[in-house]
Amino acid sequence: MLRVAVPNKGALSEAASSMLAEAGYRQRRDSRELVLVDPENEIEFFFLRPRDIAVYVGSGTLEVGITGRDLLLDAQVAAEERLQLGFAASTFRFAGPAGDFSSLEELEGKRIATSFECLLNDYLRARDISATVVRLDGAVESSVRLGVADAIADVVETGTTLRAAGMEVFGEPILESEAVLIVRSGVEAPAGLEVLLRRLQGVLVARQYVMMDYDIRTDLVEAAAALTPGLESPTVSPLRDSDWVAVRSMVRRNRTNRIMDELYELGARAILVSSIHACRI
Ligand SMILES: Nc1ncnc2c1ncn2[C@@H]1O[C@H](COP(=O)(O)OP(=O)(O)OP(=O)(O)O)[C@@H](O)[C@H]1O
Ligand SMILES: O=P(O)(O)OC[C@H]1O[C@H](OP(=O)(O)OP(=O)(O)O)[C@H](O)[C@@H]1O
Ligand SMILES: [Mg+2]
Repeated sequence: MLRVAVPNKGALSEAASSMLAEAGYRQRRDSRELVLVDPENEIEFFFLRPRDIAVYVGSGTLEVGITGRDLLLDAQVAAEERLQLGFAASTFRFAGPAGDFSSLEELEGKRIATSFECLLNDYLRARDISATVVRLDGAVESSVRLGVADAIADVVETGTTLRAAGMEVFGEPILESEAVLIVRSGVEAPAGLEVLLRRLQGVLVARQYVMMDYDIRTDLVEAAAALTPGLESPTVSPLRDSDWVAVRSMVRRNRTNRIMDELYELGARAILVSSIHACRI
């Protein structure tokens, strides 16, 4: 059985479980369940703290895990990214009280609070900045007001938490993060990993693409195919009226409306868009 670590709570948990469910795996019904066996798919899920997942995978106790890139790098273990999962996107950044800091260099000799101590130390060392890193578990935004730090390095998504604390970001982003599938470094791929990867890639494609169908005059099919090249090549089928053909192609979901506009301008008609429920690419 392939043993997979899944976040049990927090920002990654729900999205990770729904992605696995979409990939056809059993998922827990009760958030207090710690282990879930899916015998039909020969896989076992262990629900663990997001921060601990890289530790289990790095030590080889569990073969695969879902966690954040920032948490993986902070754990400094022998585990590596195998697939980007496209959710829980965030940026790890410096922030300070509005107006206090404008560049990284101003952090010299200062106290910086963070939950990502190793990640931050690596970054400061590489840039030759010596500062005191204050390790906190969470709610890092409150640390400056409460007097334990001068600035912070923390996860920013919408910036709402920072604004509420009267802080603003400064300096270059330290790291762009998102949820990733991780495996142990330097070992042979465990049995069953390829199937899990293909299924998750199927979910990613089904989420990122739509299926587009349209009719176009035969003499315009090359120009239309250039707008909708698909993954390999669009399907072109004859219509009863031999002056026209039907075209079917996968299109990036976020480009759907722009492409429909361009196709219509070109002369395409009966342009239909449908969702992809599941796929193997
Ligand atoms: N607001 C957010 N938006 C997007 N991703 C986030 C957000 N907050 C955290 N993350 C990401 O989720 C992961 C951390 O998850 P989470 O915050 O649930 O863990 P934690 O901080 O260890 O636990 P907790 O917050 O429950 O103490 C990191 O990869 C982080 O980048
Ligand atoms: O930019 P925003 O959209 O406001 O999101 C960022 C906030 O979300 C996370 O906090 P979390 O809820 O995980 O609490 P924690 O600080 O206790 O970990 C993160 O640590 C920030 O505080
Ligand atoms: Mg958190």
